[in-house]
Amino acid sequence: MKTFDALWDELAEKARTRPAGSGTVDLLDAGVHAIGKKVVEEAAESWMAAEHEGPERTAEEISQLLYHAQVLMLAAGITPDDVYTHL
Ligand SMILES: N=c1c2ncn([C@@H]3O[C@H](COP(=O)(O)OP(=O)(O)OP(=O)(O)O)[C@@H](O)[C@H]3O)c2ncn1[C@@H]1O[C@H](COP(=O)(O)O)[C@@H](O)[C@H]1O
Repeated sequence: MKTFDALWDELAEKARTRPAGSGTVDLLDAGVHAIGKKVVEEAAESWMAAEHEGPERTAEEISQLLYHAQVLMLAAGITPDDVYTHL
């Protein structure tokens, strides 16, 4: 099972090495504005799933929200430690 930190390591490596076929690389190339829109979209889908679709769909949507939040962190040049400082 993948954790938040393991996903972060994987995405940071993708950003560094830019392998062909990576959706993360494509999203980073699309820029902060496009990534931000995906964060908002996944947040809304998480809300709708929690309200109407049950725990399994909610977990799936929240996983997509966390993924896009991490891509936004990479695009913004911040690390998990920068975020943890504020928790
Ligand atoms: N965890 C994720 C992940 N969660 C969500 N997504 C992306 O977010 C999309 C979900 O968006 P939507 O709900 O809008 O569904 P969709 O309609 O299929 O997507 P769009 O039409 O909006 O593009 C998925 O299709 C993926 O493109 C993810 N893409 C990648 N990962 C993981 O990130 C890692 C690196 O992936 P690559 O960079 O693609 O190699 C791998 O471990 C992947 O499993």
